[in-house]
Amino acid sequence: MPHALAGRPVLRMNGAGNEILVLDLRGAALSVSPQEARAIATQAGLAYDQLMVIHDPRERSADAALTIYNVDGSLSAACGNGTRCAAFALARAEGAPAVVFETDAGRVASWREEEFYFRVDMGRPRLAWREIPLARDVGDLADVALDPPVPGAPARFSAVGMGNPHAVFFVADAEGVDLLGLGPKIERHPLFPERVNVSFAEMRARDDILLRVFERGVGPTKACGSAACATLVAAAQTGRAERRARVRLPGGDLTIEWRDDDHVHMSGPVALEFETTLAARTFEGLAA
Ligand SMILES: N[C@H](CCC[C@H](N)C(=O)O)C(=O)O
Repeated sequence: MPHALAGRPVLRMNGAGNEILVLDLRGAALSVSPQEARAIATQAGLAYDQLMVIHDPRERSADAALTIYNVDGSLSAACGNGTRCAAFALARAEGAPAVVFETDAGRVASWREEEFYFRVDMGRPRLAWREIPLARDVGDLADVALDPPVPGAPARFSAVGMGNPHAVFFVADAEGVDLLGLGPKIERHPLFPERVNVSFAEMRARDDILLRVFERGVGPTKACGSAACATLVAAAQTGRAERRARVRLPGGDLTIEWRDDDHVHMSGPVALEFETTLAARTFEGLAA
C-alpha cells in the first residue's frame, strides 16, 4: 500500500532565498505529520527551511488554509516568505492574483505585485508578553534584558510576535555575529517557552537594515520574512527607524512597512526552482 503522500506534486521555491516547499493538498483529506515533514526534507533536492501545506479553507470566505512546518517538523504559525510562495502557487494554478489564507496566526492576505514579486499582509505585531510568548512579564518588550545572560550575546533585545516569536538584537556588525554559536543558545533560552527566532540587525540607515537570522526549528537561513517584520517593528519602537525600511538579508532584500492600520506588510521576490513529486521511498518506515 503506497503512502498517501507518495506521488503528490511539490513546488521547490524560495522567497528571497528562504528555501520553501509548497505542497497543495486541497481536495485531499490528508494532513502531514511532523515525521512526514522531516522525511520530505530528506528526499533528494527537497531540503527546505519551511514546508507550506495548502489545505481547503475552513470558511468559504478564505481561499485556502496553510499549515507551516519547519524542517525539524515543528509548526510555525507564520512564515512570510513561504506565504508569498504559496500565493504564487495559487496564482500559477488558478490565475488568482490575490489570496486570503487561514493560518494559525489568523487570516493572512497575499497578492501579486509582479509575476515574481508578491506582497503579504502579516497582520498586527503582537506586543504583549503572553502573545509572543515569553515566560514572564518583562516590562518594556522593546528593551528586554537577556536574563540569564548568554556569554558573547548582547545583553538586551526587543521581543516582537508576528504570530511566531522573535528576539531582535541590534548590533554594530550583523555579519560579524557568531550566529551558529549564539543562535541555538538564544533559540532555547528559558525566556522563550516556545523557543524563538533570533535576529541580529545592523542599522545602515533609518530605512536600511542589514539582518542575519537564526530561525527557530531551522538554524541560519538566507532570509526570514517574519523576522524582517519583527525587526522593523522593533527598530521603529526604539526610534532607530521610521515605519518603512529595506531589510537586506543574505538571500535578497525585503521591503517592510508598519502601516497606520497597525498591519505589517512585506514585499519581496519569489522564485520557482523546480517541480517534482514526492517519492514513495521517502516515506518508507512511516505509517501509510
Ligand atoms: N522563514 C519564515 C519564518 C519561519 C519562522 C519559523 N522558523 C518559526 O517561527 O518557527 C518567514 O519567512 O517568516
